[in-house]
Order: sequence, then C-alpha cells, then structure tokens
Amino acid sequence: MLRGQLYQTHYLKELGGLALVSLGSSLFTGLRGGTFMWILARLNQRVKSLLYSSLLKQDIHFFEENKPGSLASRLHSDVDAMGRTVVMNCNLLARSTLKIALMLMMTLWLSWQLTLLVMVEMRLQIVLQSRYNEYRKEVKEQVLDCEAEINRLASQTLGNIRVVRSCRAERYEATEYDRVLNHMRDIKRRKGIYSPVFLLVRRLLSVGIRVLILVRGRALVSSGQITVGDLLAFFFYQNPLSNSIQELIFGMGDMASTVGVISKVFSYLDRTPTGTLAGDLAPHTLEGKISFRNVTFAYPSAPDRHVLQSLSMELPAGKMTAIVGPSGGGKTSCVSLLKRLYEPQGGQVLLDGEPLHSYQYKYLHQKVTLVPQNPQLFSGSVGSNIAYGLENCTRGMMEEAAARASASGFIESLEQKYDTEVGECGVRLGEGLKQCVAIARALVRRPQVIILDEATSHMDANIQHAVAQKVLVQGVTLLVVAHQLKTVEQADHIIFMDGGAVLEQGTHQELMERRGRYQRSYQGAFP
Ligand SMILES: Nc1ncnc2c1ncn2[C@@H]1O[C@H](COP(=O)(O)OP(=O)(O)OP(=O)(O)O)[C@@H](O)[C@H]1O
Repeated sequence: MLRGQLYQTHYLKELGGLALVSLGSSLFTGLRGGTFMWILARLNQRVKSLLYSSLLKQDIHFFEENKPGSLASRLHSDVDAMGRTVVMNCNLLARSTLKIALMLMMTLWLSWQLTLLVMVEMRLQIVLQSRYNEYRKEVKEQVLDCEAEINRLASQTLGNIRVVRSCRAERYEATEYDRVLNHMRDIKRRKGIYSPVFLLVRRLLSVGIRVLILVRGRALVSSGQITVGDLLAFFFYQNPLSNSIQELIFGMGDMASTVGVISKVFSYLDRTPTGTLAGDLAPHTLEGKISFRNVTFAYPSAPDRHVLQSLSMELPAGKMTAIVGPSGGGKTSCVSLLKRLYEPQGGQVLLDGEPLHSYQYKYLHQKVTLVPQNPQLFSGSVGSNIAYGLENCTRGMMEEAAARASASGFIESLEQKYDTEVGECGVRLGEGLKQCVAIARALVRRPQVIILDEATSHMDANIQHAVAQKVLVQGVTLLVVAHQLKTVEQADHIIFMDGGAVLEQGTHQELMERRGRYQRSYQGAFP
C-alpha cells in the first residue's frame, strides 16, 4: 500500500512537472508568435510608408513606365508577401534551428553512425529543395506580375468606365480580364502539379532513409553497439528531427524565392529620382520673366526623337503670352519643362534669369502653377479641391481665388457651396466647372507665373477672356496654350510653334500682316 502511495506521489510529481513544462512551452510559443505578429505589422507599415513616399517622389517618366494599377499592387501585395515570408520564416527558422541542435545532440549521443544517415538525408533534402526553390521563385514572380496586371486592368477599366461604355467595349474589357485570369490559372495549375510531385519525392526520400536507419540499427543492436532501447529512443528523436530539418530547408527556400519580390520592392525604395535635385533660391520678389535658351528635349521613353530642337523664346513678365500651333508641335512639352516634369537634354529654361533647377522645389511649384489640359479633381469638397496641398488656406483665400477664376457664381449656387462633394475625380461637376475649380486651385497659391494648357477650352469665350484679364491685373505672367486662335487674339505676345521649333512670333496684328503660317491657320479656322 505504501509502495502504491509512493508511486502515486511520484506519478503526480512527474505529472506536475510535465504540466509546468507544457505551460512554459505554450507561453513561449504564444509569446514568440505574438512578438513575430507585432514585428510583421510594424514591418509592413514601415515598408509601405517608405515605399509610398519614395513612389511619390519619382519622375513623371517612371509613371509612364509603371502603370498606377501595378504600382498599387506592388505597394500592397508585394509588401504583404515580403513581410509575411520574412517574419514567418524567421520565426520558423529560429524554432527549427533550436530544435535541430538539441535533437542532434541527443541522436549523436545515442549513435553517431545512425546520425550520419540523418545527415545524408539532410544533404539530399537540401539538393531537392534548392531545385524546387528555383522553380518556386520563378512562379512567385510570375504570380505577382500577374496580380499586378490584373489590378492594372481593373483600375484602368473601372476608372475609365465612361469611355468603355461609350465605346461599347465591355465585352472586350471582360475578355482581356479573363485572358489575364486564365494566365494566372495556368501558372497556379503548373504550381499545383509540381508541388505534389516535390512532396512525394521528399516523402520517399524520408521513408528510404528511415528504412536504412532500421537496417543499420538492427545490425548495430546485433553487434551489441547499441541496445534496443537506444534504437527506439533514436527513432523517437529522428522523426521530429527530420520534420524540423524539412521545415528549416523549406523556410530557407521560401526566403530565397521571396528575394525576387524583395528586390523589386527595394529597387523602388532605393530609386533616386533624377529630376528633383533643386537649389535653394527662393527670392522674396519674383518678376516672372521666362526664357527658353537653345532648349533641346526628347522624352525619356523615346530618347532618339527630339521633340524640341534648339528652341529659344522669351515670355515677358506680367504679360499674356500664347503658344499656338498644330497638334504635336511641342507646346505641352514646353509647359512640362517649365514645371520641371522633365529636364531638357540641352539648353536652359530660366526664370528671372536663373535656371529653374536653382530654385527651391516647393517655391518653384508655388510660384509657377499649371492648369493642365484635363484637370483632375480629387474626391472631396469643392473647397478641399481648391485648397489641395495647402496647409493654411482660409475660406477668404478660396473665395478670392474662385472669384478670379470666375467660379464664385457657380460655387455660390451649389446647395452646400464650398462644402459640396465633387464625387470621384470630380464626376459630379461638368468639364467647364472642373476647369474653373482647377484654375482657382492654381490661383489660390498666389503664383507669379500661371500656365493654362488648354485649360479654358470648355469655357465660354467671354469667361475665358474674363479669367485672363483677372489674372493679368495682379501682374502675373500668363502663358496660354491654345488650339483655338480666336481665344488668344488679345495676347500681348503670340508664339507659333511646329516641329518643336518657333516659326513665328509677335502680336496678332503683326502675325496677320506677315501672312505666314499663323495667318493661314487663323484664316483656315475663321475663313
Ligand atoms: N510622354 C511622352 N512620351 C513620348 N513622346 C511624347 C510624350 N508626350 C508627347 N510626346 C510627343 O512629343 C511631341 C510633341 O507633343 P506635345 O504634346 O508637346 O505637342 P502639342 O503641341 O502640345 O500637341 P497637342 O496640342 O496635341 O497637345 C509629339 O510628337 C508627341 O507624340
């Protein structure tokens, strides 16, 4: 009876010990998992934030090469995949390495010869896994590229749904989307075939080694080098050891296959934009005189095709200059250089006699504002669109800018005035009204040079004239790019461009008397 009590006490003690170990192990596992999840969340947030800031600073050319939909996919899917793989595998590698080290010590202590066989298995597993990793890396890159393409297609089509609808291109777009989905399915199907084959070979290898251990172990027992108990204990450790080795090799392979993803994300992070190098000029007063001196320019996407050839022209301060000419003549390219969206390959663009790149980046973009051909509004209120990017913009400033843009009348007529929502990309406003808001957005910055690139094309001719006059009253240099020659007759100076060069310049009267290209174009438009 006493013996029975002793056994029971001993048993309870062992059970208590086991419970404590389990509790400790669970706590450790929970803590480790929690810590890694926390690291994962922080890493994702940090990388996404850095990547987004880096993307926003890139040259315009970068966005011509990389479409917004696919960049958004890189920003989210790739960073998530990268974070998940790195953090999860670090967790797994830490756990497996510790387990392997401990169990190897035990198996070596039981039998070095049988442990040697485990090592052989390890080596073969590494060879097998590295072959499979190469394939996985390729597939992973294909999947991510495919995801980026799917996102790009969807955002392009849904973002331009009006064009799609008016061209009755729904079926075409759906077919295109299916084509990319099918491509993704093919990639995943191939992955679905390779993956079980790999698992089967791995399993066969593992079973084969176990059989060898059994055969060798029997021989060792027969020769009395180890006991049956040792052989059983060896098997007790060998199974989890083998699993941990597989986990470790798999984790390392997964990390290797993620290198492709990481390298793409990091290449964006490391990319230094070429066009944002700026000086520190920020003069208190600026006249707004602009000079193009022998400017030669080719777009980065077509470096051999010069769209501006040794172009020289002067835009007098405080006056209205119009650039006119046939489509493709290079008018918008001049405007893009003036806003430093691109850099010329030859010559210089000067503002008050100083090269544009010697001005502070923020100063230049505040003093030289552009209203582009198709101004984009952001979802939000009319007021938030006018004050876009400004930190201390008061209602008074907005009202003043709206008045100069001839937009006050229509804004005041809206039910919620400046708080009226414009909808996604300003869909709730007509094109003319969108242009008014965009002009107000440019004027609220109190610029010294304002560029209207076909920006008043949807406005009534009288409003166009009124806007120009209100802008000029403040001594601002006004550059108007226009197709309709009628709208620029009042300009102080007119420059006629074609083929990337200035062909004629002067006032409307002078150009008409000259009877050149301007006069012919004018008469062609208004016979
Ligand atoms: N991002 C670009 N990449 C490559 N070439 C471009 C790009 N933008 C314009 N071009 C080319 O540069 C040339 C000049 O175009 P630009 O837009 O400056 O002319 P434009 O006179 O303003 O024409 P439009 O009145 O039609 O806007 C054209 O041949 C055009 O095809």
